[in-house]
Amino acid sequence: MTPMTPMTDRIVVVGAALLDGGRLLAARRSAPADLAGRWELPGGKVEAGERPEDALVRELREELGIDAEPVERVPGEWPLRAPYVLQVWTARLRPGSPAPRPLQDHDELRWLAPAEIWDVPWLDQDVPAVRDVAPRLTADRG
Ligand SMILES: Nc1nc2c([nH]c(=O)n2[C@H]2C[C@H](O)[C@@H](COP(=O)(O)OP(=O)(O)OP(=O)(O)O)O2)c(=O)[nH]1
Repeated sequence: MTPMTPMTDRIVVVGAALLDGGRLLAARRSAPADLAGRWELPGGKVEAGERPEDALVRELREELGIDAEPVERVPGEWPLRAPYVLQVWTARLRPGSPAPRPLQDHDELRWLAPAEIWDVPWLDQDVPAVRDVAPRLTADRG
């Protein structure tokens, strides 16, 4: 008999769709080897007892050196390698925040305009999430 995986074994990874002037920030992973060179939404694992929005702000500060503000959850959840699942929030830079820099986990960043969204090789598992984020770029442009 295969025991079912308890829901508590699910670990949420929060990803930021960081928007600025109608562009989306994409980050190229530098590690681990099987993910290196592919692009993702910056973020990371939610720690025990941590709110996902707080994890997002913490990860963006650690990885990119920015002061970011979560705006809203992009509905849905996307499976990553078990036991991880990806949840996405749109986010923006708080006034006075430094510009993002690849401090940890990434070796390159790009601000993508709507027409450039598919110019980078996203992680396969991120493609459905990025597809759902894409329409929000034009909404952010004003
Ligand atoms: N941050 C992020 N991780 C993703 C995405 N897609 C995807 O498969 N992953 C995977 C990569 C990692 O196995 C895991 C998240 O790990 P991470 O390395 O970003 O998180 P973290 O900073 O909390 O990691 P850690 O080194 O503290 O363990 O989810 C994505 O869009 N964003």
